[in-house]
Amino acid sequence: MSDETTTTAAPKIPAQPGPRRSLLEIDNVTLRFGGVVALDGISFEIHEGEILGLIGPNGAGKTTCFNVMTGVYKPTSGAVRFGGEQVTGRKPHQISRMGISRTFQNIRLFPEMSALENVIVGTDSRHKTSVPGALFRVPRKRPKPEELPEVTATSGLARTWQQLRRSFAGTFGLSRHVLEERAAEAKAMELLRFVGIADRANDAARNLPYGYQRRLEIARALGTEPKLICLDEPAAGFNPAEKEELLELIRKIRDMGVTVLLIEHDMRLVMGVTDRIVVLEFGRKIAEGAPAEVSRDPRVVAAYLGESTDAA
Ligand SMILES: Nc1ncnc2c1ncn2[C@@H]1O[C@H](COP(=O)(O)OP(=O)(O)OP(=O)(O)O)[C@@H](O)[C@H]1O
Repeated sequence: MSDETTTTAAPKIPAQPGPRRSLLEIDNVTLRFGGVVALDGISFEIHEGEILGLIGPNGAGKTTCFNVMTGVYKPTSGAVRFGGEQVTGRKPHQISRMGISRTFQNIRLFPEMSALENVIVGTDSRHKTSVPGALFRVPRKRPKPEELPEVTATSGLARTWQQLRRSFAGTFGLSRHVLEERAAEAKAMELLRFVGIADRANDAARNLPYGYQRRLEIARALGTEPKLICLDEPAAGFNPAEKEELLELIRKIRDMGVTVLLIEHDMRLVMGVTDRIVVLEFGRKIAEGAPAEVSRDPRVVAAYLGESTDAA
């Protein structure tokens, strides 16, 4: 990795050690799609500050679980609570504001927008300026020196124009909307640095290498300042070196105080990074515990070898 792509240190306060509180509770959740029971009475908790793995064979119900937690699907029965509050019945954007964000198994970026803009879109939901406020650019506030428009042109009309803009802003102030835009841009840039792709900030998302697009999805999900981030197969299509870097990034995300729920098929990665693991099979939870414990569980071994669990 080049210097520019090296990920930066966690921008927030490290997670505090101490007793683990429940952040999210999936309480006896069942979800039927017609005759298909995608989730069948699932219950588990995600503790604040942990990295929890959600694993299971294809079709086990992992992504459906994410979809229930993020409001894409309403469970047929059961409840999801986040920080003690009901999630069930809320819309995805409301759940995002509560502090849950996610990435997708199939990358979902705005392909024509730059990497930076893709992250800014995520941070936008936090803007406080009203639409009229943004249109008329009021109220105005005197900016700090670092918030003033930069003079980057070295000569000519462009430089004169930039100098005028800077001195106008210094005299009359900047609208709250502009200040928010600048703050969002700075924050987005910091997140791109954090995930290690700041060197391609201005490239259209569709032109980024695959691994960069996956990291960009993570940066965008972090832009909403989540308490919980759900990563749906973030290492899909990665080579071993990229997987190793991703592992490091996931730990850094946890270290900055964000709880992580990870769906991943690569067992080495899951075992290497998670604190606990929940295993699903055919929509049911078949095991839960520390990685070493789960990997020895005969039902888990059977599920992964494709044998009948009854025979285990
Ligand atoms: N919208 C839907 N309509 C009907 N059935 C669905 C729908 N979404 C999921 N399912 C079914 O629910 C079950 C669980 O699917 P899900 O995608 O959650 O599994 P998964 O564990 O994430 O699998 P994979 O590892 O292959 O992504 C599967 O049988 C799937 O076909």
